[in-house]
Amino acid sequence: MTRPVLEITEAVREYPGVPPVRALDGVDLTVMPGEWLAIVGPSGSGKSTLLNLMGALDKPTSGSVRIDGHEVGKLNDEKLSALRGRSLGFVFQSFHLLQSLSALDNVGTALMYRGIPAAERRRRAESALTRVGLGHRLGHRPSQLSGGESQRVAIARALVGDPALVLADEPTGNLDSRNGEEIMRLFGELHADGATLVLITHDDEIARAAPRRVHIRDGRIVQGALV
Ligand SMILES: Nc1ncnc2c1ncn2[C@@H]1O[C@H](COP(=O)(O)OP(=O)(O)OP(=O)(O)O)[C@@H](O)[C@H]1O
Repeated sequence: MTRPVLEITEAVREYPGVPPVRALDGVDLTVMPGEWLAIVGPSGSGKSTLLNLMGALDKPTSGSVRIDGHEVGKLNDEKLSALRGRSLGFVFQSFHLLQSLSALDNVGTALMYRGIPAAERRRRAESALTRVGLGHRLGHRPSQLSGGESQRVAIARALVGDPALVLADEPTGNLDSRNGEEIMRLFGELHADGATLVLITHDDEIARAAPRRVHIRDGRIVQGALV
């Protein structure tokens, strides 16, 4: 039987305070290999909190989060960071590229922790950049790239290690609508190629590109809601 890439069961995340804030209030969510899911919700609904759990950046107060078969609550910091490096790819609104490095090196450095030799890192980085349509921009630094191209580099960096799951947090938030549409088209192509994607957005229009959508409201997932 195929194993879920992500399995969240009755996850609660409470932030301490007086009174405490229950940012996630019993979330159940399963993502299977090859799925493309959009998580949509307004400001304050719990998206960032959920992203932090899905990205093994935080643990639930109660309930369980399994990523690629690993129970996050049972792992120490070192194992969590290994899990992130091996199983997850991240795409952020603001690209998070290293300004001093070329596109090729920005992508290749994502493989450094695995002990892959430099020549092989370059080969895989070139292949990932070609996959996102940037085979002609390998030597460009982020300052020499457009916003849409920068986000493509970030997507290549997320893909280069062949992760089980790619998490994209408002990936079109810093782009004009034309570049935003192109990035969504690219996600569609990656999905068609078999990538497993979770997109987090406050924008219903953007979410419509994904074949499966769930709404989050007040820390609860509403499965299959119309968006
Ligand atoms: N560190 C924290 N301490 C206390 N409360 C927090 C903390 N982080 C988030 N919250 C609260 O948890 C709830 C969910 O916040 P979260 O940031 O997950 O929402 P969001 O949907 O990502 O919002 P946005 O789209 O504005 O980023 C909010 O009520 C927020 O005020």
